[in-house]
Parts: sequence; structure tokens; C-alpha cells
Amino acid sequence: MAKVDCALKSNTLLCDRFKISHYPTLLWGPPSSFTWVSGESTGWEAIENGRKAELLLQFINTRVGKSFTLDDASTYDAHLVTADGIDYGQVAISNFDIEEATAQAMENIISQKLLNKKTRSSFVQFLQLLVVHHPSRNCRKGTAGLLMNLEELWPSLSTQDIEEELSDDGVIQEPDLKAVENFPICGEHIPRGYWISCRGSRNETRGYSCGLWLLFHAISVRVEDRLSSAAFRTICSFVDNFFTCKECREHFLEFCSSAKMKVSSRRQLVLWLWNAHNEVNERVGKVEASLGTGDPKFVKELWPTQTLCKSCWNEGVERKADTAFQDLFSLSDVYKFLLKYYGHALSSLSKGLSKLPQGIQDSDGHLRTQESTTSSAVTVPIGAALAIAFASCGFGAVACFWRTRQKKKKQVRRRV
Ligand SMILES: Cc1cc2nc3c(=O)[nH]c(=O)nc-3n(C[C@H](O)[C@H](O)[C@H](O)COP(=O)(O)OP(=O)(O)OC[C@H]3O[C@@H](n4cnc5c(N)ncnc54)[C@H](O)[C@@H]3O)c2cc1C
Repeated sequence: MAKVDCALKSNTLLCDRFKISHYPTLLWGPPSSFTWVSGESTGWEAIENGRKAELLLQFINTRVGKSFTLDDASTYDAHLVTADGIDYGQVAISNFDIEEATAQAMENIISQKLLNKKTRSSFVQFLQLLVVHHPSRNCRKGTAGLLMNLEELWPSLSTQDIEEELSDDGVIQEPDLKAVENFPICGEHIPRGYWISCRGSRNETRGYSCGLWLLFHAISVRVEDRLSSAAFRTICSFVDNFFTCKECREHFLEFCSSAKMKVSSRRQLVLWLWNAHNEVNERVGKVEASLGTGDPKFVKELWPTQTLCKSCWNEGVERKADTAFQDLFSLSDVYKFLLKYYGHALSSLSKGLSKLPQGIQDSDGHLRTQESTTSSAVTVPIGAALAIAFASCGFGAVACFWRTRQKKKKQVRRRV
């Protein structure tokens, strides 16, 4: 699918060629029919009555000879399942939901007024984590823009500043939430308002919390060893401050406090998160089964399932109530699988399926970041570009740069 904004001057010629007279106009045809050779382009047709999902689907069904309904589960090409067991079609869909979860997280934080002096550093640290380790280029770029403008939108105040900047009625400056809200953290049009891989078969199930898990996992496989401990703290702090499901938060924070000493490498971070998620799956699965509150099409189970990764399961281990996950699973295979599923596959897909890069993992099984494997530059504001340039040094460097910038601004403010 391709989308063209005919309101843009640069697209006038193209839109005239296709005789676009009103918005939105939907055209249908094989890719070749949209190639302009000379004279008339042919082979496409206008979809006259496609403004409602049902009508559009009806039109598509007649053209492709299928009978899909809007309730069908998302489908994707089976040929995308490769010999290594990774289903690239499903992973592409996950990337879509990770962008959605990131943008919705931002919306929730703003709409529920969760930003305040106490949560500011947690918020900034999370942005710093995203700017470097988010799998989507859209979100890295958007986050960088927000991070670099945050000081203007929401000045940080030292104790001295607070005294200086107390307004006449004694109110300390609050964040300009409207301005932060208007910052498209993953680009324009996101959040899109719907889910694909995380779409539940009932309205109240799945969605945001599913997308958030995917985001955390996708980040975890991209973090370098030396930053894993900081990333671990940032994820825990994000859940603590910004995840509004009280029960989930309290439960998850137990995993955070019991693991503090253990997370000092990417492997530990990835496996800690996987383990915590499976503990949640198990606990929530039992509750859902007894109350009938779960999504019948997505029953909670230990992940990855044997179908997804057979080698991840130790052979011949019979599961008893007290069998630990490390006995049930082969941790080295699970780790390799998670790297591929949330790392390699997502990175590959964000660059296009036709160009699956080889050897994105180095000999230690470590992932190289997407920045280091792509030559195409991203157009971003200068501050954001600097942040992305710092990405190769990790988000600690971004934090350092950001703090320096902040200090300079404060000095200027004082001088003024
Ligand atoms: C931090 C956090 C804590 C939560 N705590 C609770 C809680 O205490 N009580 C509660 O009722 N709900 C809790 N939830 C919500 C719950 O975990 C599910 O997100 C929700 O029920 C939707 O489930 P789902 O079927 O979409 O799959 P999810 O569990 O959301 O999983 C999303 C996707 O992640 C993948 N996945 C599944 N397990 C793993 C794994 N172990 N490692 C890597 N990938 C995996 C699968 O592809 C799955 O489809 C929590 C959510 C989060 C983000």
C-alpha cells in the first residue's frame, strides 16, 4: 500500500496524473499499473464506495476472490516463516504494535497527568532508553526531538532555580503538557488507535499491556552489557511511575527488587524480563482460567511455545508444581531465540524484507545496533541528530549530553 498526500505541492503533478479530485481517494490495482511510462497510466481503478471498513473489505474480497470478515484474526504470509523458526510476518506486525504502545504510553502519561517533579527523571531516563534502543526508527527520531526540546517545554529546576522561579503566587512552574502532548513521539499519525498483533478478540483484552511487553523485550535485546543495569532500573522505574494497573505494578516491582543484584549483562536483562513475563503469564493465566476473564483466542501459556522454539525446551523434563523455569527451558536456546525474535527479525523487517541483513549478530551472539548497520541518514533536528549520533556510545552518553545542555541553559537563564 502507498499513501500520497495530494495537499502537498510537491505531489501536485503525481496527483494530477491520477486525476485526484477529492480526498480521500482510494485507487486499486497491481503495482505495475501505478508505474508512469508515458501518456495514460492504466490498469488501476478507483474504489468508489470504500469509506466504511465493511464496504472496503467487500470490495477487496471481490477483487482477490476471498471472503474475509472484519472479525478474522490478522493473517500474514506463511511463507515468511523461515527455517530458523522465526515468523517474519508476525514480527513485522509486532513492530507496528511496539510503535503504537510507545505513542499510547506517552498519551497515557499526559492524559493521566503522571508527569510531575517526582517522575521527571524517570520520564527522561525512559526517553533516553528509547532514543537509543527503540527498534523503530520513527520512534527513535521522535523521542530524540522531544528529549532535545524538553528543557524548553518543561524546564528542570534546581533548588536555587525553584527559589528564583517561584512565581508571585508561589506556584512552581509545571510542565507544558499540551506542548509535550503535541510532540509526535513516533511520528505523525501514531498512535493509530488500533492494534494488530496485540488485538484482542474482545475489546477489553490485550492491546496496550501486550504492546508494552513487546516494547520492553525489543529494548532488552538491544542493550549493551554495560548499560543493561541502567536499562533494567529504567524499565522498573517506568512501570513504577507510569503503569497505572496497580496490581500489575506491585507484582512486577517484586521481580525488580528481587533481581537488582543479578542484572549486569544483556543476557541477564533479556532472560530476567522473559522470566518475569512468564511468571506473569502463569499467574494471570490461572486467574483468567478461573474467572473466565481472559481472551479465549489468546490463552496464557509459557512462552516460547514448543511450536515456536522446540530447542528452547529441555527434553524429557516432566513439569511439576515446583519445577523452575531454568530446569524446564534451555536458557541458552531461549536467549538465542529472543535475540532473533525481538532483535534480528525486527531490525531486518524495519529495513525491508527483501534485504535481510546477514550476520547482524557478532560472534558472541551480540546484536549490533541498527545504526551501525545502515548507511541511510535520518533527517532530524540538529539536537536530535546529535542524540542519535551518541547512540553508539549508549544512552549514558545521551544523558550526559542532555545534562550539559541543560546546565548551559540554566546558566544563560541566571545571567538573564
Ligand atoms: C509489566 C507488566 C506487568 C503486568 N502484570 C500483570 C498482573 O500482575 N496481572 C494481570 O492481570 N495482568 C498483568 N499485566 C498484563 C498481562 O501481562 C498481559 O499483558 C495482558 O493480559 C494481555 O495479554 P496477552 O495475551 O496480550 O499477552 P502478553 O502477556 O501481553 O504478551 C504479549 C506477547 O509477548 C510475547 N510473550 C509472551 N510471553 C513472553 C515471554 N515470557 N517473553 C517474551 N515474550 C513473550 C507473546 O508474543 C505475546 O503475544 C502486566 C503487563 C505488564 C506490561
